[in-house]
Amino acid sequence: MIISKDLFLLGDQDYLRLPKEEKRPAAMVRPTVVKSQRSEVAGGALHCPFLLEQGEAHLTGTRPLELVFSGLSVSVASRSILRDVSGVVRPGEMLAVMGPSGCGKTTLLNCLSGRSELDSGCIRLNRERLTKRWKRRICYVLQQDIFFPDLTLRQTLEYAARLRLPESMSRRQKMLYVDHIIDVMDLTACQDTRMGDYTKRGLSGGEKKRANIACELLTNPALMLLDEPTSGLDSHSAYTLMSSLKRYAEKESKTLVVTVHQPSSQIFYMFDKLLLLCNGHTAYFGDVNKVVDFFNNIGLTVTPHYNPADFVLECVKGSEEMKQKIITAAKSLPTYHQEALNDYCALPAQLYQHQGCNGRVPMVGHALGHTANGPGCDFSKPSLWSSTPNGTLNSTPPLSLTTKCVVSNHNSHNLSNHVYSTIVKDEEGKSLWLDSQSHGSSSVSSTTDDDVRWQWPTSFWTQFKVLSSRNFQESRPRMLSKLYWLQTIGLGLMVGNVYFQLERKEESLHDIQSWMFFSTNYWMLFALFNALSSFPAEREVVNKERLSGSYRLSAYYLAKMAGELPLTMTLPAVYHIISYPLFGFRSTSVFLTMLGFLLLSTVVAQSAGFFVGAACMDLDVAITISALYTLATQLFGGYLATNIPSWLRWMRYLSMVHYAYQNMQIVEFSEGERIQCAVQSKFEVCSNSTHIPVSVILEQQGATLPLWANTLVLLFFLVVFRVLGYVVLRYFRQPK
Ligand SMILES: Nc1ncnc2c1ncn2[C@@H]1O[C@H](COP(=O)(O)OP(=O)(O)OP(=O)(O)O)[C@@H](O)[C@H]1O
Repeated sequence: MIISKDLFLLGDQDYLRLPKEEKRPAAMVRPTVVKSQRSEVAGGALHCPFLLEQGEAHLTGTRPLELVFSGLSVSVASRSILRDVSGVVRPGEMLAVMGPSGCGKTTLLNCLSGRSELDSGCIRLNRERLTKRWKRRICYVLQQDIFFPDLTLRQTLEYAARLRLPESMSRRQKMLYVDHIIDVMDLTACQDTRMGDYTKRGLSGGEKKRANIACELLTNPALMLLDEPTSGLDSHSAYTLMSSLKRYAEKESKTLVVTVHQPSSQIFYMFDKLLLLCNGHTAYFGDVNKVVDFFNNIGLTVTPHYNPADFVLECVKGSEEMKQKIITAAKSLPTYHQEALNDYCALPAQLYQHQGCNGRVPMVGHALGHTANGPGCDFSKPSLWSSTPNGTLNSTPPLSLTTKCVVSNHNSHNLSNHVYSTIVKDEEGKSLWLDSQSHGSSSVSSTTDDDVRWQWPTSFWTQFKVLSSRNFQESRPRMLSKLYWLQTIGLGLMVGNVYFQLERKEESLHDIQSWMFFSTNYWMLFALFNALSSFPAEREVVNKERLSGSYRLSAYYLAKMAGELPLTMTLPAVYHIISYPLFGFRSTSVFLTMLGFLLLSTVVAQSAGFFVGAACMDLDVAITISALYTLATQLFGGYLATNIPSWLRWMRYLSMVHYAYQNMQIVEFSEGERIQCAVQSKFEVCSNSTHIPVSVILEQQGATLPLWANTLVLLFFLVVFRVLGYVVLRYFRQPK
């Protein structure tokens, strides 16, 4: 089996270093490649590049994207951050966004990714409005590298691939793809290193940065927004990374917007366009090669051999007078066609109808580079934007959209019948994917604005399985740390010895109850407080993944419950196994039933922790609320306070500890030897009996419900808290 050099998103370019054969395990051999027959039109027709039938719209995954933004204005807390910023980036182009710190670069990327609200202005992607489904298909590499710290780089990428690559790819194919991305991003040496964070050392800053980009490259997006991808990299790494991105953009017709702080002149001239920001205003937009001329024209001359990037940054950091001069000059730039941009934004979202494409969805096959327009499509009519040699915008068709054509089988909607692209096949002849098709998070319709037709990359069941496994792997070091093991074993031994082999008599009753109350209460508190930090700790990662449309929240939520369940139960089970026999082993059935109820109470308390943790953004607030609630539940649990004033007695019905503790007593006292009365007994029943019935012991603590009813109430708590946790995440903690 052979992996084609065309197989992966980075294509057959010189920057692609295929994984060496010898490095691969025997199973990972290369699938053979079947080049699409460009002229294969049997039963079909030669179409214009952009012709796809309605039912084929899902193939538009990574059709090249022309990004247009016009008059973007944003303010935060009545402070203007962006003021009337406009620009155009076409497929194959890389736009640099530069400016002094705080000038609004990240804010602009947030707007372009749909994560920030606009005060005014418009953003169009191939003339369509930036809707929710677009947002999920834009790849946004954040400035911060947000990962699960305990997963290794390879695990991180593998989980991302299993979640974000389409179901039609087998797991083996996805793993091959991960191999390749690791190789291309030069991450092989550190693939088994954990990601790490500020508390645990892991990948270096530069490696993390590349890992961040690698995660996003997995989905082969058409539009990439990268926020300072070179920060923290040495000059050589920065150059290598940027040249890879540049070639990726060019060869794959990707649209890239990159914010950079102080690029070297080599990197600076890799960009096609520059958007220079100054206090949120446009200080320059246009061809990067023309920026020095622009400054020359307003009397600001760059010294020979001076890095032009440094020069322009210094200019926009100059005096207020100089800034005003630059901003005013930028408004009269030939590239700054505000009116035309406004026209563009005012156009309806129907695609290319004016060009004679009958409203069909545009599609570009990068691999062919066909120049012929197919029948039924007339591209002689002008589009609004294209490049002129001097980098200005004018009214000719965008080059990239006119020079590429798709040959597709008109008679079929079957994906494999489209020959617009290289099709990679493995040795069994099954298609891996079309290399110009997005592997990304969605396959969606194109022309409509409704998000209803959004489809997830993988099924609910796949998401659940992958997320459960990831959650288990990621939570295990946290939930089963060495410290916790030590604590549990130590506590089990200590408690077992304190309450060692208690006799079944009235004098020991208080101690027997103490053991039960302590054991139940301790593990409930442990689970609740551990769960508090569970959502806040992974909120950033999950928000990032939710925004990119990787999976359903419901799949994540259920997987979290399932993935953490064995971990939640392990330590209480170990404690019980150690302490119960020391305390006094009655019978195997009592031992197991008590263990079952101990675990149930622990999981119920964990649900409360999940809910409070999800509801409170601030961990301090969550801890305070939980402390108050758990102290109250202990007080009303039936052990600490037995003479509760009648007007407060109802509170015990809200106490989870109450039901859990009562169940433990029912199980413990119902089997085996009964509790013997003391000589001077405080129980009335002992005046004519030698033993105390279980019901009397329970009544003394205000317990009236039978075992099944207590269990039902505990299950009720479990369901209510878990549903409330989901509702909070779904409706009140939506990522923005
Ligand atoms: N949520 C917010 N509330 C208040 N001010 C904000 C908020 N977000 C951004 N700002 C302000 O907006 C300005 C632009 O921020 P932004 O992060 O876009 O700058 P930047 O150009 O990316 O800076 P840097 O290069 O330092 O990352 C800053 O002055 C910042 O303080």
